[in-house]
Amino acid sequence: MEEEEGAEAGPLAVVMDVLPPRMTPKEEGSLPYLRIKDQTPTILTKAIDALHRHKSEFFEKHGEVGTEAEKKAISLLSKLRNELQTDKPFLPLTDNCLDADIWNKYLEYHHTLLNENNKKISWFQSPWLYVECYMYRRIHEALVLSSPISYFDVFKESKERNFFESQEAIKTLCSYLQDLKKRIENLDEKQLKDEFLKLFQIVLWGNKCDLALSPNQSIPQTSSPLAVLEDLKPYILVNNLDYLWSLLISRKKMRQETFSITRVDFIMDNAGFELVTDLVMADFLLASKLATEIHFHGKSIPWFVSDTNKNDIYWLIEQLKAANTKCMSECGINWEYYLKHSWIYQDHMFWTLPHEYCTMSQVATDLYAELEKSNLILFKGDLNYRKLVGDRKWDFTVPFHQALNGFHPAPLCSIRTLKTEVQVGLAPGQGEEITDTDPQWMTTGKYGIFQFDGAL
Ligand SMILES: O=P(O)(O)OC[C@H]1O[C@](O)(CO)[C@@H](O)[C@@H]1O
Ligand SMILES: [Mn+2]
Repeated sequence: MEEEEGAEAGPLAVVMDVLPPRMTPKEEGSLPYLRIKDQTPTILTKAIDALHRHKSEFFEKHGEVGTEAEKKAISLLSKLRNELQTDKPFLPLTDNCLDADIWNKYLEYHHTLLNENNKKISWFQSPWLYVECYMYRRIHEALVLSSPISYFDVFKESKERNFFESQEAIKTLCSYLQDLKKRIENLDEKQLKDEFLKLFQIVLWGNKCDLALSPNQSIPQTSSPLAVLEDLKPYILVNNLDYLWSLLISRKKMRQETFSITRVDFIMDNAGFELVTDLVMADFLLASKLATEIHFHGKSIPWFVSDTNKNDIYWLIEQLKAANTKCMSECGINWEYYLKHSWIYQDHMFWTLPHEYCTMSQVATDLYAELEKSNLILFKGDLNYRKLVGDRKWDFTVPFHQALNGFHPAPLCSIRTLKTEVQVGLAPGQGEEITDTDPQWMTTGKYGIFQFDGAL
């Protein structure tokens, strides 16, 4: 067990004095160790390749200065890869971005936690969550320091490839949504609930599509995403969708008398196919009047290879509008309109800090206050789950509410396929039973959860 760090958690330390240790790549052969050793250098190499491939574009746009900037970004990224592979100490950030100070204070704070046996803050010695986040922030720094090509998103092409490779599945989804919206007014409550459950499962399995887990291969959705839902049901380990339904349907019924709005927030994850599933869900929630207000929270910098930022959304919408299939172009036109008039997109810097979410109320008071206005917050994906539960070695049966460690801005639900060895809220024996039949169950994205916390 690890002492809670008062400086980071502040008053939370009073709430809970001991927490399980954080995941770390220290131990050779462990999952964090292997991911940092094998996967992250590949991600950096691919980022360098992307810059190489755009060499002539930089020259055409900016002349010699563009070529020099490309060289500089490549040399900074190569240096970063070397620091990682030789387990060098973390360096403070040197760009002037608004969050640089917070990152540097976080580094100082980790220094204060060091003891005799734990000598440096470095790639293989520090908490895994911190190490991974730090790498993506350093990639961003390399670009920021390489003006005038600072705008360049080294992961853009792989995100776009995922979209193109998932065309068939996207077409099926768009067509399903358009048809559903035509008949939605005539559905009875049971039929509406069936559609709600179906679309949420599509949203869940869409999270298999991240690119950070397998940087060498994109995982497109080729088969029909609707046809496979029944077969995938046994792989949902925690299914609290009924709570979500009860919460939204009761608010809808009482809205006339009591509630004026029902606000749903999406803490988004990956672009490409997963993003389409989020937009389909948001469209459905409004069309069915289960929600009246949608907020999307994206990333403000390129993050964990496939995470969604503002450009990714607008790029996707342009692609859909230009598609020669009517259902896709209709979705593109509608979503563009909603984003101008009713859907709200926000990208707070907190989402790209290394902090676990139990510190949000202190580190990003404004964001916490914003989330408190929500009626339901959907946290998409594996990384969000890790941040929700602090990326700690919890026992499988610890209640989700407890692992959130004081983070309760509003009712929330994690929608995540399992890619790392962190899981709470299972029934006694459930985790051990799956380990017997499928030892890799926590890391392949084959299993998923809808895990809810909040009062109904
Ligand atoms: O896109 P997701 O579902 O958050 O998954 C990203 C996952 O990829 C990894 O970077 C792979 O190690 C995990 O750290 C992270 O949890
Ligand atoms: Mn992601």
